[in-house]
Amino acid sequence: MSTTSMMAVKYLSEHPRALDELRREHLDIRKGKSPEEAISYEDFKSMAFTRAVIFETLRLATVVNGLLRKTTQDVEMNGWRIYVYTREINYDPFMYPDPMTFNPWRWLEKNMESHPHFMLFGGGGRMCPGKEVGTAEIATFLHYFVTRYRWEEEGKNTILKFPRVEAPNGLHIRVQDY
Ligand code: HEM
Repeated sequence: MSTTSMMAVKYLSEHPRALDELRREHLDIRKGKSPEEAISYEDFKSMAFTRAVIFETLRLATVVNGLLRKTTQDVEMNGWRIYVYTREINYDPFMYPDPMTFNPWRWLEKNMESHPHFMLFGGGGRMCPGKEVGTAEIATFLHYFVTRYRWEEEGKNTILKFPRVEAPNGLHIRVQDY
């Protein structure tokens, strides 16, 4: 959750158009509320673009390196035993054209969330039961962050993608009132 929130902040600062659209979604939600009024579950459900930003962040910078599954039978091709590394599915150009580009709009075009290749939260009977609560927590963080603050990255931040996503020295940002 913390890594995904951090990476969303990172991607948003690198993609101002996405940040503008996300901020607009949250400022629209605030329009109907008094300054200290909390957001509701209904508000969360209305955050289509925010959901897209979170999934796109998870796709490019997932902390889930693989899913532990055992096949009922070994599969061999040309003498090779096949191991499916689920993280790589996130970069499959068939599923995600121009896969290395941060493009949250791709999630709005068709319902990829119900596609069998969508494995950001696993799949089947053992799929992550925290999917919605986790998404809601990140969306809530983004709501208050983008409606109250603007920020810029400070210095050169190192982000490692492999073997797992992390910022060894943290993501340093300078925050100001919006
Ligand atoms: C960005 C947030 C999260 C991501 C990307 C994530 C991802 C995953 C993945 C990939 C699995 C393995 C599923 C499988 O084997 O098919 C999993 C399992 C699980 N997750 Fe999450 N998760 C997140 C947040 C949460 C939260 C917030 C909770 C609890 C409040 C949670 C609770 C669990 C539990 C209990 C399992 C084990 C399910 C089982 O084996 O039946 N997760 N998660």
